Amino acid sequence: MAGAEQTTTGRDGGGAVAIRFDAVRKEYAGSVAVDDLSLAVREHELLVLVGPSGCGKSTTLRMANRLVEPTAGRIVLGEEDVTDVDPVALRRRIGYVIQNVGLFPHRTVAQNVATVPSLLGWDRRRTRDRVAELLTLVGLDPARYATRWPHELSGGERQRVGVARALATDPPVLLMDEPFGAVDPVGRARLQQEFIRLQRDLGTTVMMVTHDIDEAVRMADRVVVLSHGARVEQLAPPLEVVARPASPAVADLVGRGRTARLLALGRLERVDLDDAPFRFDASSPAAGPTVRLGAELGDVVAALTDAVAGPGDGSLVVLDETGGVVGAASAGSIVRALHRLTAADSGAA
Ligand SMILES: Nc1ncnc2c1ncn2[C@@H]1O[C@H](COP(=O)(O)OP(=O)(O)OP(=O)(O)O)[C@@H](O)[C@H]1O
Repeated sequence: MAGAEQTTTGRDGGGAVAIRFDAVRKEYAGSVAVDDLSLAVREHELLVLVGPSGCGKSTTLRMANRLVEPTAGRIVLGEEDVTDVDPVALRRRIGYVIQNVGLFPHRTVAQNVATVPSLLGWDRRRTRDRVAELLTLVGLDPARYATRWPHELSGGERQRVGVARALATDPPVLLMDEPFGAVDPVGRARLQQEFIRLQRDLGTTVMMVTHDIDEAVRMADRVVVLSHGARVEQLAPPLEVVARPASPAVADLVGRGRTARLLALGRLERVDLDDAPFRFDASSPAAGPTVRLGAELGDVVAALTDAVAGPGDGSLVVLDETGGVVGAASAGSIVRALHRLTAADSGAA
């Protein structure tokens, strides 16, 4: 197919490509799990695959590290066709985290994290230092956790150990399949935030699968919405997917709760504002509530709710980064912002 003739490295408009799927197909005994998938994962991005159960997300992910072999097409990692790389060597270069982690139950936390370094023959001191570093990185104190057994950990702690283990040799690429699926909602939100920070710091390219659209839009640099057969319905930054679904299948997925998601993702801009209040002295105690330009819309709504209960006219004074007054925000500003975000011609997010 044409993809095979294209350059395998190169760029994708937004950066160098870490993994490229070229016309990839996977059949299981005559049934098609992945039909004809072409997709480029950019270096250092967190790309999230989301879609309904059975649409081919896990199969797609597992083809990247050859846990599943494609029926047709090519998958290129950096500059190499993955089918030319020994699967065991490949999996040392690509971290893999799954739901419920799959920690070895009869190995301590430290031994679990040290799995790949041990296979690679690292000496004891280097391994011990790396384990301590990784446990600290994922928020587990080595002094308290290194000698514990997996059954002595909470679900969230197990998940952290799984991430530490996957990062042990600092792989350039990390595959994650529903990594936080087994963690309670509160712990899950914290893990998501901490993981994003870790991923940004390390610069790891991450390809993650979830069926949870909220997790996808909260974590992703770009979201890939898939439908049956791993058909790409939309590939775009989270705000764009939520604000302008590219197909009925995406609209359906984004569906209920869309406004709340827009409020979480969208930001207050100048065009949303009312005129600045006449004479405003930010240093005066009577100045009234303020909000920054660029604030998250959800935070603006919260501030407006407080302001309505206060002594003023219920609006907020909007300040720029230098503290200068640029206008006022009211409920109308929120409505304008939502219209702006969802307008068909407002350009890519
Ligand atoms: N080993 C297998 N043998 C046969 N069919 C399989 C196998 N693995 C997956 N399938 C089928 O391939 C399709 C895609 O499965 P896959 O696990 O990739 O979907 P998914 O989107 O990850 O689903 P979920 O969100 O439920 O985990 C499904 O119809 C599934 O039944």
